[in-house]
Amino acid sequence: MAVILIGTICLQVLTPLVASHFIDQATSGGNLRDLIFLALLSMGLALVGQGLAVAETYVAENVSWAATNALRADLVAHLLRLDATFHTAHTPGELIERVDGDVATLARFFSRFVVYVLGNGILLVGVLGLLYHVDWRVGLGMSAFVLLALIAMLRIHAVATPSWAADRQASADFFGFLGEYIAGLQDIRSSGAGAFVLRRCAEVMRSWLAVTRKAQMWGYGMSATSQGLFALGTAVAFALSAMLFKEGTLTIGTVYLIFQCTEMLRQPTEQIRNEVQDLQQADASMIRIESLLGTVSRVIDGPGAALPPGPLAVELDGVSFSYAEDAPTLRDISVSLAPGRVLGVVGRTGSGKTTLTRLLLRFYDPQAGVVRLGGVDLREVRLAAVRSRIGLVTQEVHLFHASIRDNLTLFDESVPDERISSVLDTLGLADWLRELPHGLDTLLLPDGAGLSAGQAQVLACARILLHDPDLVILDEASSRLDPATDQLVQAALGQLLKGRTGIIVAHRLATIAYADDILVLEDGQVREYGSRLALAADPTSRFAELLRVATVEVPL
Ligand SMILES: Nc1ncnc2c1ncn2[C@@H]1O[C@H](COP(=O)(O)OP(=O)(O)OP(=O)(O)O)[C@@H](O)[C@H]1O
Repeated sequence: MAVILIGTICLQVLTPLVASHFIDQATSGGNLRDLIFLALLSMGLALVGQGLAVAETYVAENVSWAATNALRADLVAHLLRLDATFHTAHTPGELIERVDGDVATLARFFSRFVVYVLGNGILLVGVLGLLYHVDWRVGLGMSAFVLLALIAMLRIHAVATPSWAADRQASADFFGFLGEYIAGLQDIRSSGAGAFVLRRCAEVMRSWLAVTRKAQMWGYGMSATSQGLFALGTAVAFALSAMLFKEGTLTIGTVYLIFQCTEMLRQPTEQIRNEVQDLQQADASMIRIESLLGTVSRVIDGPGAALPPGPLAVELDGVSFSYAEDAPTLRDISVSLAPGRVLGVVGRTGSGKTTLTRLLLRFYDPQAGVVRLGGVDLREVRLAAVRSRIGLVTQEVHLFHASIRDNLTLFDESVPDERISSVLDTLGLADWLRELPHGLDTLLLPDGAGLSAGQAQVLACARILLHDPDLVILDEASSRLDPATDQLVQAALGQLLKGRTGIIVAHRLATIAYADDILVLEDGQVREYGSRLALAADPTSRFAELLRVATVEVPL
């Protein structure tokens, strides 16, 4: 990069020298061969200059990506390690801005700052040196001028900066607004809120316009100032040259050289000003990235105790947990589930059922009590080891805009197609797979659009079956399915629970039928806990009451 840069600078200084020589030769009646040589030389220099510009772009991109790729990867890995509390407090948009926006600013800084400031600095010195060489008075005058121009531009820049920051914030607000409303498109349409959204859109854009106009005016003001200053510089250079030409000190070619040099001073001066601006932005980005990398996960990885093989026993021993202080979500929960048994968790909405499953995966740590799997305190086991033994089907199945194969294997290429097909067959999806235009290579639409809720759930079950966990946690979606799909889902759940310990947060009686034991949660506390059959048989139990309220009859 440095070699290319020095080459570019040499060329930039050489080109006007050749032109000045050409003018002097032409006006003093030099021979044609020399003139042709100078013209060809000038063209050759221009060509080499273009080649160097291409090489510079290529190398600069390499430098910037090499410097920042590792940082992007570190940030993504760090974000994946951070706990659920962090992720609920930060929107995806904000994190994308950190991983992409801030790092891109740094990439620009890495690829250009040193090279541009150094390069333009050398170019400035080179051009001024040339002017000193022509005549020390011209050199001195132009040096003073460049210094003043730089100071003036940086001053204006400092005043204009808040307007630009406000413009960027307004643009972020607009895209935040747009993202939110596009995500809620279905609700907006169905509730006829389109007109309201358009009005809000107009309001957001109107306030953005005011801010942008101000920022653009400052931008225009800066470029006008710089043009004005350099016009002044050219006038000063012309006045000095005219004086020296009259004195007979300078030839007409040298006057042209001075004029060219004055023009050439503008670009490096402006670029140095731009780079100083980039430096300020890069500084802010670096501070934000540093603080993100410094965020410590509340869930600390365990030292590496081993979990026993086979279906895992689950034990919650006096567990209490709260998301926020003074608002306990789970209170003194004690549950013990033998390996291979299935626990059904029921209770009103908001009673803490989902929260309980999150503790088993160590998305959060309880404030009191111990969670054990296979008799081992979860905090003693590596997080990856815990999660590799558990299969989780959540209420919202997330499907990726990728092939069915990738969606099922989660991009693990080592899983053979036969295994995937056999799992789909087990789950009763063989016919569905056969009908797909490209089989396992069929691309799913973003967010699983085009699949019914039931199909998405069965695919989630297939994903878990491939993973072959020893504990299955199922947070059932409460939406109703049509009878045929429901049957498919129920059969899939049956397959999933076979030979494994299971915890199911069940909204439907058909699902509860899989449970050996039942835990009834109320306000984050254990209201009832015992064998499903015993609780169902006791007419005074809360569980029996829940069953009576439910409409669907199943063999319990
Ligand atoms: N990430 C979170 N941050 C803060 N509070 C939360 C969070 N998730 C859940 N809560 C709160 O914790 C309480 C229990 O929620 P949880 O989702 O565990 O209930 P649930 O019994 O699974 O409900 P549902 O049947 O509706 O799924 C609720 O009051 C809820 O608002």
